[in-house]
Amino acid sequence: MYIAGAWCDAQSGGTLDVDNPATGTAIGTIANGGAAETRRAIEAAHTAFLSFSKTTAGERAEMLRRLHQLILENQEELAQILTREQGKPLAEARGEIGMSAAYVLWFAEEARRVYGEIIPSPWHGRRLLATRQPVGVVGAITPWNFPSSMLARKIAPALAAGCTIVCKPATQTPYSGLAWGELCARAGFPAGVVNVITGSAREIGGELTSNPLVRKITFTGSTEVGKVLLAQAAGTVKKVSMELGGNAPFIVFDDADIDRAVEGGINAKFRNTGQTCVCTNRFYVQAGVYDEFVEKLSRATQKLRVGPGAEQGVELGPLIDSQSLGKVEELLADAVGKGGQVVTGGRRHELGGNFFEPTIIAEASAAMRFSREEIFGPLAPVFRFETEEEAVRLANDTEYGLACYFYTRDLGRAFRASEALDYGIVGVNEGLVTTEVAPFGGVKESGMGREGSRHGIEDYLEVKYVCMGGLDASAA
Ligand SMILES: NC(=O)c1ccc[n+]([C@@H]2O[C@H](COP(=O)([O-])OP(=O)(O)OC[C@H]3O[C@@H](n4cnc5c(N)ncnc54)[C@H](O)[C@@H]3O)[C@@H](O)[C@H]2O)c1
Ligand SMILES: O=C[C@H](O)CS(=O)(=O)O
Repeated sequence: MYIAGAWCDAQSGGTLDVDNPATGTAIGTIANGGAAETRRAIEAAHTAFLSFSKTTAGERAEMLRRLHQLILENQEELAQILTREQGKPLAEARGEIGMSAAYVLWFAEEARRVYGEIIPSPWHGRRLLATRQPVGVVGAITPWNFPSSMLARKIAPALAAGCTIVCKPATQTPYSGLAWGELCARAGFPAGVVNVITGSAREIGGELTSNPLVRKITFTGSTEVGKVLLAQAAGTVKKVSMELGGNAPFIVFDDADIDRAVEGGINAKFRNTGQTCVCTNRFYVQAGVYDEFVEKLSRATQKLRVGPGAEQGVELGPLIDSQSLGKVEELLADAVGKGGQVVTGGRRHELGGNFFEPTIIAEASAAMRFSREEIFGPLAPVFRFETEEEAVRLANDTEYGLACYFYTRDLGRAFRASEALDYGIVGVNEGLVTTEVAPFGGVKESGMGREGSRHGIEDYLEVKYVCMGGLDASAA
């Protein structure tokens, strides 16, 4: 763990194994920390905040620029670490590290644009100011599927705003997060500004959400855990940002460019082996083009190369663990048992372990579990619909609201559907939409708050109203 500018073990000396999901073999161990180590990190972050919050925007921007440069200088090594602990293909890992660097550069620039306001006073002799100040100590908890870029989306705006932070990476993928501790130290962030804790999620999360020195919790992960953390944070009324689960619909209207929709569908479904929060969970295809789309999507799916992420040219790595593989098999069996038809794939890959064949299921129906449950794997259900109204109704019939996609060449339909679909992110004729310059986040049970864009720093700031009185001459 990285606490107060120093590397340390758990007080108990306990450790946890970290496995390579492609081989199932241990790649190392991490300290099995808990509440005591978290408390120490929070106290270090609180002490550091007293001085770091008084740095200038320019000084913070300069440290973030150095961090950006360090990430790029170490991109290959960071990508290798990521692939080894998470399993994704190296090309995707390099892309994730590049995206992490992009978030850091973006917030290096945003640091200088935290403006306040002077408000026209309703009284003589007074001046009204609205200033924006850093929230304070931030607790950040991140998932295993994007262990670097999910951290970047929190660390970068927090530091840009002048906050200090205690991070808990996922237990399955801790090394990418620990590398951030090292790089932040090299970038010149003072001891205590960035702290990285590993170990018992429940204990660490319990301390982060209840310790009064922590002013904000930012979480990326499942909706189920997000609800636990929201409830725990309520006890001390912390600010919260929640980036939670998804159930993305991908709608193909009969006027769509089908080949473009297939390309977008492959990207939106199978990136990170289907383990992204914005992955397509439900394909809805209008009846007139259903057979053509299924046939073309299946042909493109069969071309995907499955294998260990470290191998050149691999496009689909393993699932993160055997539990995830089991969930995919459960959802598949449920669908087949209710009339779903396997068009391609449908079984464990010949490589064995956590590898699964990319799978297309036709004749999917609302009775099947994956119409409501996040698949988080390389399983693509294809539903049929008749009308635009029906497609929007079906797409919105979920408690989630993170990302959705649709393909059409009708401009009126593009505006109607993008306004009617109840999601935080809408891809129109595009299956890959994430960028640091745009607001990322969901509605309903997909969370609250936005990351990236000019909005992403707002969650790390408090607006303060200052009424400056006694300014008229008579007061002199
Ligand atoms: N909206 C987004 O931006 C976004 C991005 C990535 C992943 N996700 C979601 O995350 C999920 C997959 O990631 P995951 O399996 O790591 O999610 P998860 O919720 O199981 O774990 C996320 C993080 O929370 C920690 N955690 C688990 N239980 C905890 C507890 N009781 N107290 C404190 N911390 C706890 C984990 O150790 C991990 O660090 C999917 O639902 C996916 O949709 C959302
Ligand atoms: O899994 C969720 C990530 O936010 C995916 S993305 O890389 O940001 O699109």
